[in-house]
Amino acid sequence: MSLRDWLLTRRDRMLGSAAFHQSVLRFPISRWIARRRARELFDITAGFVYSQVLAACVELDLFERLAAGPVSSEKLASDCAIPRPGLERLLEAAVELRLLQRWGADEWRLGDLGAASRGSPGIAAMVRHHGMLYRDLLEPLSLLTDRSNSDLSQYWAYAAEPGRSEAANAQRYSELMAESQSFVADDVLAHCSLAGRRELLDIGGGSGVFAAEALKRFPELRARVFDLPDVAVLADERFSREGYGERGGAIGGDMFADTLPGGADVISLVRILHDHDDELVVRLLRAARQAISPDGLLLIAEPMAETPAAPGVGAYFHLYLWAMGSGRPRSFARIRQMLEAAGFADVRERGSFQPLLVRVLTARPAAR
Ligand SMILES: C[S@@+](CC[C@H](N)C(=O)[O-])C[C@H]1O[C@@H](n2cnc3c(N)ncnc32)[C@H](O)[C@@H]1O
Repeated sequence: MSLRDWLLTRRDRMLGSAAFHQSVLRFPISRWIARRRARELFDITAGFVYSQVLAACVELDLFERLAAGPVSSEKLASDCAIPRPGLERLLEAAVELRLLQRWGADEWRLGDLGAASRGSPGIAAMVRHHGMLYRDLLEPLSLLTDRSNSDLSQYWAYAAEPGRSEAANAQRYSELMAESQSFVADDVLAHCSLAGRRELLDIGGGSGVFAAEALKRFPELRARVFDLPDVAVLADERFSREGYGERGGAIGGDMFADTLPGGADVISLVRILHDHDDELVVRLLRAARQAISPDGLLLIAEPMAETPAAPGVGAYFHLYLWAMGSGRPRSFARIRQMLEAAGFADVRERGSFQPLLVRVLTARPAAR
């Protein structure tokens, strides 16, 4: 047994003892540590209740109803069509979570987190679609044993069956992704300039929000989105609608089965790798290596496992992607390994404003 192993075993024994807990509460410093640990454990234990408080607030549109200022219990109960005692119980819980704030004797207003959620497009849509994950997680052991019938795998059709494209399904998930993409695009492009680049190929670029933002910021750039046929149509529509018909275009295809178009000197994979299992990811990275020009830059942006600035994000994506039917969150080190195996070098982390949402890394084709 190594020294570290021995120490950790001693620690685990101590922390697992009720007598030890009682004794540490008697001393100020150890009391502080014990309280903090108890708090963290409580948050994990109670997290599903917090989520449902938020889900109820979103379903009742409470943050919008309170956006203009305080509102009374009576008016909220009548507007939300929920009897006042039940509604007030929700409002009290939302105050504890800083989603709302009490105002005077009988009024409520936004709390700082409720107010912030209005400034983050995508949160409400994310919370709404979490109903599916919530149902899938109702019996976690069943889900871990068999995920073939999960609600999330129906929602993300391509996860259960790589390459599957179906119009209504594609439209639904593309709208969800587009809601948060403007934040992601801003973060990615602030940390990785495309100045001086000729052509962007955004693989799995969805309805084109990221590519359109790149076209807006870099007037010399041309961009193509490569996505499943039913999604590529949406990107083409966006380029025409936003006046980028000349510089932007979309190609429908299957990134795992079709040859990727060549010629781009930037290839981006934004929130793509984590959706897929290792074998497909390596195949995709090799295809990107074939397609990219020798002076090209590969840009990868997605939330990652083992992100110290965002503890817990990895846990969320591990379960989310398991329920979805494919993929996993990967650490920066793991992605680097896969990139190097696929023929890329000079893998660098570029930083990001919100590592919770996305981390940005780049790589260049290795000399052959
Ligand atoms: C999680 S979404 C990310 C969309 C966009 N990059 C973003 O960050 O908002 C994954 C995208 O990959 C696309 N995709 C999945 N499988 C694909 C395949 N086999 N070929 C091409 N695109 C695919 C999906 O249609 C979807 O638009």
